[in-house]
Amino acid sequence: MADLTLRQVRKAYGSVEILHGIDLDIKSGEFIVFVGPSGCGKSTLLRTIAGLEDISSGTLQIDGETVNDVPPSKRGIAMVFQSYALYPHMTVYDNMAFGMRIARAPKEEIDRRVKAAADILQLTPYLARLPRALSGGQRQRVAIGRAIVRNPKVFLFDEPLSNLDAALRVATRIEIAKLKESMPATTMIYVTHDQVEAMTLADRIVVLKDGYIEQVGSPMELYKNPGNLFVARFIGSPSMNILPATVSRAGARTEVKLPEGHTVEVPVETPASAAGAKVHFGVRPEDLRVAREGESVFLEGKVDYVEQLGEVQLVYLDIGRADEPLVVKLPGGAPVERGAPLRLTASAEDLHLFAEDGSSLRRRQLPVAA
Ligand SMILES: Nc1ncnc2c1ncn2[C@@H]1O[C@H](COP(=O)(O)OP(=O)(O)OP(=O)(O)O)[C@@H](O)[C@H]1O
Repeated sequence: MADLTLRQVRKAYGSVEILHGIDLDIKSGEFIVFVGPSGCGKSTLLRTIAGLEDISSGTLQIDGETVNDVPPSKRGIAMVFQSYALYPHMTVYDNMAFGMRIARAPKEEIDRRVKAAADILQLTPYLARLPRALSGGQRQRVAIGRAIVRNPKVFLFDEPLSNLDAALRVATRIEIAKLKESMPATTMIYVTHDQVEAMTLADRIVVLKDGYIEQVGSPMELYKNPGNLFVARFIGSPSMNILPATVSRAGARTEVKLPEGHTVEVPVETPASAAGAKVHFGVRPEDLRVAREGESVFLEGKVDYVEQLGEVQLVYLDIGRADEPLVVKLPGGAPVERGAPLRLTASAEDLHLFAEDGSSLRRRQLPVAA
């Protein structure tokens, strides 16, 4: 059981500040995922929580106690790295027992905990093996087992699956989800580049950019109601289509004019003063569909390229913008021909509007329940 509180946490290396005043409250037992582009400070933030990096200013509290100056081994935290970091000359059992032996725990207690962790992670048949006789996925499970044995209050994962191949990633991701279920009181913080890991594992996702938090919310909150253009583009794959637009009618429902001349009504309230304002219009590839006869169309173009993925196909539509095509995700069986015209529509509640500065207009008006 551990709550974590970060207040104005800053981290600088020399004169270069990497984290710029992070405020975050993590509740006991939560599964938190940090995501963001390469170099945004995810690992630095995790290592700061672990105590592997000093905090330049601000406070980090674990269960109400300020731990800025508490060494890593005394924080009740265990960390699992991408590289596994197993001792090659020790068996799986000894690797898992190592930390407790150093802490001079009683032999029976060590044995009980190692066997319990091996059981949870299905490692019992491998306890006498050396790491080199294990697959990558099994090695990562040993690294996780070594952390479980220490019975941490907080579990930190730094891209633990990134060295695994695609199939093993899926299997180990499910192991981690089950591990969380079997340890409901343990707080977990997980860093990843992978959208699917973030969406499937997180209770809440923290989106970071350039050392700032852009948004914190449940996976569906961030997907349905991104707070700004950055989060809208970052969450979801392929990314949300964003088009420049102008407000043609403000009011309880806002009508915007798209670059190709169509107008579309978005269920977002704007003040009368918004008329004529430049905005960004957003729609996700999976929310677009081919318009039936008589349905209102707001985007149309020529099919430039199709990626057939089997279950779905990604259609790249030339809508007359030199820079970016419009991306549409259609069912794999839909008849789509290169060069053919496509007329598209979407449900009004799936449309997004952002102010010129990138902040969401929808979010303020239509909060979505978690
Ligand atoms: N020891 C260090 N000294 C100086 N700069 C550092 C140090 N460690 C990290 N940085 C810088 O801090 C920034 C954030 O790095 P960090 O590893 O936290 O990013 P990240 O979001 O985890 O990136 P990635 O997804 O690529 O792992 C980067 O610009 C990096 O170069």
